[in-house]
Amino acid sequence: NCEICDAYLTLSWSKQFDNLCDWFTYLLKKSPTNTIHIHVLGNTITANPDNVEYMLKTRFDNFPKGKPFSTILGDLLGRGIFNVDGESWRFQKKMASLELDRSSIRSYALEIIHQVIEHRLVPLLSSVAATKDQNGVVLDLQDIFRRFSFDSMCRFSFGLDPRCLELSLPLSEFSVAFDLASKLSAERAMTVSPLIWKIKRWLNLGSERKLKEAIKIIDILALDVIKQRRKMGFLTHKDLLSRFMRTVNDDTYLRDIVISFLLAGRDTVASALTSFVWLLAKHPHVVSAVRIEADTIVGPNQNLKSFEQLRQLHYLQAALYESMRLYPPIQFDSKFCEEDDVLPDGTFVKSGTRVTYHPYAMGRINEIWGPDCLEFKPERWLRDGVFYPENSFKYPVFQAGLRVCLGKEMAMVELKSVALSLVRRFEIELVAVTPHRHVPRFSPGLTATFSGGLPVLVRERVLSPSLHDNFIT
Ligand code: HEM
Repeated sequence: NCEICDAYLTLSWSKQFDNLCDWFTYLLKKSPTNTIHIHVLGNTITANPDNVEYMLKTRFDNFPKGKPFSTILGDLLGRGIFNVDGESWRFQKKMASLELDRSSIRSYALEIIHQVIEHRLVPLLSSVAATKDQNGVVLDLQDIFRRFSFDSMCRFSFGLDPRCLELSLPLSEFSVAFDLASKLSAERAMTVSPLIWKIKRWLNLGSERKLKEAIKIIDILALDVIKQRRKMGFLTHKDLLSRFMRTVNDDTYLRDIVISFLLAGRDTVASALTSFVWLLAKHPHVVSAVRIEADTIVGPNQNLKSFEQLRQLHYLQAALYESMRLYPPIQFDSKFCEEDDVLPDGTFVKSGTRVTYHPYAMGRINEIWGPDCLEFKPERWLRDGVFYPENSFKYPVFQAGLRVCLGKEMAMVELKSVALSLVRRFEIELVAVTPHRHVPRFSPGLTATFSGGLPVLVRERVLSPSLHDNFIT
């Protein structure tokens, strides 16, 4: 007798809304507590910051990721940090936090990001840019950003270079297998009942057979890199794998840990860049403000000189946070309730059921962000020109509390560096379907992906030669 469940099962919501997350947002906004229950899914969905804090901090142990989630991603991620709870999570979190806090890994990450931007991304965009005499080539920037983040994350985590941004080369076997394995694992979550994919896995049929084959390729390659690294010595290598090898001896466990990082840092960064470029194309005054700030901090036609300069780009940071407020790369995230509980807004949650917090809806709620919440306004993050972070339970884009994203700082360095290079060197124009749409249409998956990609035309801006030199000295 529930109207919402009926609309969910008959798909009648899709007559009015492009995306499931837009329909959930509508329902969450209408609910007096900003919490709803989808009975047929056994899922309580909330956009209430007090509930989010309760789940992610106050009663953290009562809201683990849970078995249903870890089974879905288990074949790909194994015992990696992204997929485990309890002691195994605590151990990996401690080890990874120690490593990621070191200044040596920060400069290694920065070095990789700038190499990939300077030697791959910018030359690629320049090669297809429109000129006075030629129209240029339409490029799917979403695809380019996915290639960019895969190249960067593989080098950062494994010390491997898959060279996905070199369009003239065929995609490496590893990147094809990784793409397929992530896609097929995410599709497991979309089957009506987990029994369906479990039976297909047991019989080794269809998508489950393909998933098994893709994971086998990933395993062979990952274990081969680990073996080589052990033989040649890992102490001088700076990538995450080599660093974790100093603490962990079990090769399969090492493989799992590093694959989690690859999954966590790849599509999220690509997604954030895609929606940022889409929003910038619709808000040229923000592009001008980013350029003015860069000219003031870095100097007109000057290269970025230090990590410190990147930190001083407050407006750019605000614009990126604002973009992810409206288009979070992870639109919703679920936990499973261990023991019966009551959320701060009075919602009862039964043991064994799912609770989902919804950053996409939270970004669109008046009570959280004010009546202008649907507008793209970087200024809302600035006080006297200085970036001012909001309460993370109100903005759980990187999650919040004990399980907050471990790569947040690296992600911001990546996003700022790519955005700055693109905005200062190119004019980007949306083409095909995208210019006329007010909201993007998303494909189902673990991270927000524009269905149909982000087709654009790029044009080089006229700059003095110095900006074409290496970005960081
Ligand atoms: C814009 C980019 C990014 C966003 C929005 C983002 C967001 C998130 C979110 C929401 C989670 C929680 C997921 C969950 O528990 O279900 C998470 C976890 C995580 N992220 Fe990120 N992430 C980003 C980039 C990165 C990067 C670049 C890395 C790697 C360097 C990374 C590494 C991780 C790891 C290891 C976890 C698991 C933490 C744990 O379970 O304790 N992320 N991230």
